[in-house]
Amino acid sequence: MTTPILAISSLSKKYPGKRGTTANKSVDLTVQPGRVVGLLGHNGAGKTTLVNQVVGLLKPDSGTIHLGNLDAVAHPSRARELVSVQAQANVPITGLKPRTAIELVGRLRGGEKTAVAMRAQELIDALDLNEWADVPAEKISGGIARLTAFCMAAVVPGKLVILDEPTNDVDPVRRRLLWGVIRSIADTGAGILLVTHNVREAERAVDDLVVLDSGAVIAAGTPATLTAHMRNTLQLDLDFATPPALPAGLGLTQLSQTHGVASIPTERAAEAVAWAHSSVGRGKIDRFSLTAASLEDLYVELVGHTADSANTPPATSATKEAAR
Ligand SMILES: Nc1ncnc2c1ncn2[C@@H]1O[C@H](COP(=O)(O)OP(=O)(O)OP(=O)(O)O)[C@@H](O)[C@H]1O
Repeated sequence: MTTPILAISSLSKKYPGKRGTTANKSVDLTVQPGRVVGLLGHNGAGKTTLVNQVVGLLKPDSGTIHLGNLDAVAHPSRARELVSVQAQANVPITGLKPRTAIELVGRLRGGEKTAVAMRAQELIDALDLNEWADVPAEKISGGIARLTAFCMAAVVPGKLVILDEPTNDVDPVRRRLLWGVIRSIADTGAGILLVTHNVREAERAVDDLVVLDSGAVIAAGTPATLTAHMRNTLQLDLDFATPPALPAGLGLTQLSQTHGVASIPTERAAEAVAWAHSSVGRGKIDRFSLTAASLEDLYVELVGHTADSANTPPATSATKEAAR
């Protein structure tokens, strides 16, 4: 059996203090070579805490972290050599140009000068950044700064590459290019841990998913296995001024003041469409769409179930309200 690039077992971490949060609760997570693993969870779910323990910035209370055969908890500085990280906040590169910043990190990570320059150019080409590569950092947009930060993590990638919301602020065309580059890094045998709360994006980009909620893993598997039980379910999306009453037996999960979803068994699809169509006509809802159930629906289902937990996010509170 292949040794995982990252193997986390029973990892727990509580922040100190009287009311300190238990940010990770007995978390298990594995990243195999060549796989893109999505770590999904709402704000405060415990994702950053987990990443900080992998790179030795925080010490776990209990549990183990192995990078290949290395005990990352016992050897944090060696662990950092094996991992490259694109953090949630961009490292400031004021005074530099994107290319210089990318090459600088490549050299700091031990890359040879010519090889680093070639790899930097490869990334710049792949992400369509030539126009911005030699412009002072003060003049680049948020999206270009985000892509530059990605290139800094990818120029001499570790065996594990951790990307925290890499597509934030990036335009849709370059997002696609970015997913291509991420996949090509995995294809060289590296493992990718993609931290995100963008469920739709995760569904398209990852091989495996781990869903964290209030510090604990509430689901893990491939997007296909996680959504397999929803094959006979459709998703009714609704926009409204006031939450409508659905036909008997159907429940609305309210995602915002004016938007909600309902799971519809396939055999009730025609009835649901007729109801929605007539509701638009009567001004009860503004708009509707009926689509196949997705990972996003599963996520709402999972997180909705834990609405009573201590770290209840705003969307979950709304979910609970709507379910009443
Ligand atoms: N330094 C800290 N001291 C005390 N509590 C903290 C600290 N950092 C995080 N927390 C708490 O731990 C929990 C998990 O936070 P964490 O930052 O790991 O979540 P996250 O999933 O990364 O969230 P986000 O998506 O917003 O970055 C939250 O309840 C947070 O308030």
